[in-house]
Amino acid sequence: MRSSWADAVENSAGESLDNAGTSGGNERPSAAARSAYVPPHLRNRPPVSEPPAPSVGGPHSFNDRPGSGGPTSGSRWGGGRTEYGRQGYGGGGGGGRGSGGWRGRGGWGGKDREVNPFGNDDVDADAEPAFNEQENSGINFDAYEDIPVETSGGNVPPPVNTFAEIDLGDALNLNIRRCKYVKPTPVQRHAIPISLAGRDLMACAQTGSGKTAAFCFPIISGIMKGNFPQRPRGVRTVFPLALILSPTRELSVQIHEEARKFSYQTGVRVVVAYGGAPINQQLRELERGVDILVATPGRLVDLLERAKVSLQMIRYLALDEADRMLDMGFEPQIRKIVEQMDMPPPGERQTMLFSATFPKEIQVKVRMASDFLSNYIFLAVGRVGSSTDLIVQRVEYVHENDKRSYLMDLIHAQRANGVQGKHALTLVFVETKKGADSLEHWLCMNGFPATTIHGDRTQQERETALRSFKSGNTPILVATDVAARGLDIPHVAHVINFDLPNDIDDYVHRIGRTGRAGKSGLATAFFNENNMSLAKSLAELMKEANQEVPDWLTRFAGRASFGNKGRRGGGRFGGRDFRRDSSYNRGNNSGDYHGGGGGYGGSGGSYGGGYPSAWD
Ligand SMILES: Nc1ncnc2c1ncn2[C@@H]1O[C@H](COP(=O)(O)OP(=O)(O)OP(=O)(O)O)[C@@H](O)[C@H]1O
Repeated sequence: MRSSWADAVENSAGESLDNAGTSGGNERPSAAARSAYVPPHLRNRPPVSEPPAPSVGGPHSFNDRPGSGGPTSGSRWGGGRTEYGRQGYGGGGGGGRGSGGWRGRGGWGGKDREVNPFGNDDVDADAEPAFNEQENSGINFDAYEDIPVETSGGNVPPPVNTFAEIDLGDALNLNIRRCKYVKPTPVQRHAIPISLAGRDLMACAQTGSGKTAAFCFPIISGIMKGNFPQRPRGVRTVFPLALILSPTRELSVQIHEEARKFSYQTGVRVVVAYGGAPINQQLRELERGVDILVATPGRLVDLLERAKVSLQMIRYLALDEADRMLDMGFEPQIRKIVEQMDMPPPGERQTMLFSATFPKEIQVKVRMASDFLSNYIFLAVGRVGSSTDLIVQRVEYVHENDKRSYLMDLIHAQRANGVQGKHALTLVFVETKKGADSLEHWLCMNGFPATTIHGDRTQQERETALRSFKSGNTPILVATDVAARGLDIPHVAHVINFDLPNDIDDYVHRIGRTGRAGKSGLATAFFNENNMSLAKSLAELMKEANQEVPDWLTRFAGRASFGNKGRRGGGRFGGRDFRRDSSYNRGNNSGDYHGGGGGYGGSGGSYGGGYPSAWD
């Protein structure tokens, strides 16, 4: 049985930032003990010496809008809060204490000093706990144990049960312990041995289940141990060995932060490049050496065209949120990067595609897009595209004009349930940038501390907003889909789909901002006639996740199945590895797969929908 959301959040609300290192909060009662797990964003708090950025919203603003006002009487959630920001973008550059040194591959240079990303200069390797299943990582692994796992492809390496079984290298193992990861999550148990064996991989696992580490560990370990040809020196072009692409700037920043922790003192240097931030600073970071480049596609194309980066030496290519990266919005840029520059072809590089959703249309596209992958293994942890049942999903019928008052009710209810604590965060998704601004303004005018993140805000505003939300200073974030994927924000207790998306996979990613790493969460959606195209897939998804489906939604779903306008409609729940479908195997030489009937076809609608590549 699940704990009540309010109870769970109340627990987490009672925690302070300072003791968060010993308490996970927001867990299901079945978790045996309280947590020793520290969420990454708390582990990696900036050193106190870090200079505060210039105040954007003025010292007493409780959101990050200059002069956005808010009630003169102040916030309903108590006193004015001050946002702070950090100046500067990008890389894991200088300062801090010395690193293990670089062994001539172009990473940490002699004069560079590696910042301790754990924010604790006294990390004592010997004092770190050994891998030990008795340790409580704070992640409720029981929540994942009964998830079915499917692998397909030839000679699939067997999964492991512990990190100790895998030879990742001492320095990386130490960082895994510093992260308090006691044992691998299911996707890590399966994906890491596959990647370490050098195989290409298409991996699908539910939101919040640890996919970032699943692709980072093998890359870092491979670079630590690999013998790579000497990279050219003295030229202004850099030659990374690994490329990790992600669809949004904020996600690239997050992956970079994670990868820096995992690679601390391994000699492997990670740099991030993303749009909206000054390119010169990113260039300086690159020139100091780069082994793993984390990037958004647009900025990377820019760097490639300026010949600042060459992909000639790439040995590892990871696409996070791979279905998004391969959909219409990003396809031209991804094709350019992967197929039209100097990147080695499949087989000479190792390619990993990860996401929580993999519509068959995208799987097919990978094949048609001239072999991104070579002899790959398909791994599905849980049903492809399913949501985790750690999230309690509710759907309310709400007319367009009533949405604001319903939202107000929900937020009031959170207060009444004692969920107004600093760390109980609410993420509200809306469809448009204008809608986001207007709702944020309205919330602020009504005394609720809100901020917003969307594509019309400057990058600095976006980062400030996100930081303010994460810290709990502004506990309501109104967002467009730019915040839907990948972001790992501790203490998001409630995701509200004020406007539902048109695509069920977008819904899965949005609600996946809560209920992460074994913790429970709540997601509420406002549904009305405008969302008819989603009725069927939403009802199916909720049913599959053992959620209560309201009768009215079932009725809508029944009606919607005649003439469903959904993008993938009924095809979605049929597919796993598309190579099993007969339509692929007809006229195809894949010896490993034998069509099981059914065939590919499903909804017939094309996937895509013009996601703005301006995201990056
Ligand atoms: N082995 C582990 N033990 C404990 N915590 C872990 C482990 N692996 C990952 N985590 C934590 O789980 C959380 C979710 O991980 P991550 O962000 O990689 O999820 P994800 O699967 O990529 O989610 P999404 O689909 O939303 O991108 C992070 O806070 C991460 O630090």
